[in-house]
Amino acid sequence: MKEKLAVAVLGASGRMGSEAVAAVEAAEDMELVAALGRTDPLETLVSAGARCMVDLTVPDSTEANVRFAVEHGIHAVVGTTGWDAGRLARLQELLQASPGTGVLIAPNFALGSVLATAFAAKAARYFESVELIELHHPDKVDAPSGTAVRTASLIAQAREEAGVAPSPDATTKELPGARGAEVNGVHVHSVRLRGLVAHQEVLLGGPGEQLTIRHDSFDRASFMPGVLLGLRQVAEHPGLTVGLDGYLNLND
Ligand SMILES: NC(=O)C1=CN([C@@H]2O[C@H](COP(=O)(O)OP(=O)(O)OC[C@H]3O[C@@H](n4cnc5c(N)ncnc54)[C@H](O)[C@@H]3O)[C@@H](O)[C@H]2O)C=CC1
Ligand SMILES: O=C(O)C1=N[C@H](C(=O)O)C[C@H](O)C1
Repeated sequence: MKEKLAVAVLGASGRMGSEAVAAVEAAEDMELVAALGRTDPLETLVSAGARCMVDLTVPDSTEANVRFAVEHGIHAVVGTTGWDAGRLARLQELLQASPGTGVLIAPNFALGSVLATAFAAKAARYFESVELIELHHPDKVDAPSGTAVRTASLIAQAREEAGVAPSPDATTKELPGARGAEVNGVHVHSVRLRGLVAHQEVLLGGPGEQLTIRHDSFDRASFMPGVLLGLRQVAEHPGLTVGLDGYLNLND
């Protein structure tokens, strides 16, 4: 019989972490060897024999967690937000000293969200205007969401590569914040509302028409197939992968 994948969950008592614990426990090909909270020592990953870990903690702790995993040859699947360009560059450098180790930084594990981001990046060059609205539960600590930052960055990259001008905007008088945050020139508006889980709309406008690309996660169950897919594949992808789309053949 094939050996089960030894998995550790970091942030195990959180909203996402507790779902991930249940998903790993229910997966026949995986064994949950550690479930760590904020005060548990990272050394537990080693003593428990974890081959992969999934980080679902907080932006302030995720970099140190992943660093520890990589330094100990433990593959890491990371859903936690806060991975800006500086952190990614440091991680790339660290991975050079551990060439067999894989790290997946996945701003969103929901397959529908990954597809929606890819569709938005594809559509972005064909429209004069693009703006983004992300809507989340009010217990979220970061804004804009990691998914919105990723989507806006890919949209901006696609528009730059196609030579598209910035979205037109005549605003000269503005209450601070009224036009949202700017991510690489793309305006991003963040809504925090009780009852929501995780939602995003990309609005693309051209003369006389609008295309809206919307994704909704109504339940954190939506993230679990992506978490398990990441854990199953991370060892086969040494080095750094940003975005679950890196493990999917979206161009097929
Ligand atoms: N990639 C994705 O698809 C998704 C990513 N997220 C992200 O995942 C992260 C967690 O989200 P939630 O579960 O909603 O937050 P949460 O606040 O419910 O859970 C975070 C947990 O991590 C714990 N924690 C903090 N520092 C820790 C450490 N050093 N070691 C172990 N545990 C630690 C906290 O005590 C808490 O229990 C956020 O950054 C969120 O944006 C959330 C949903 C989906
Ligand atoms: O905090 C959340 O809930 C979510 N965080 C991720 C993000 O910031 O994009 C993924 C999803 O949107 C849910």
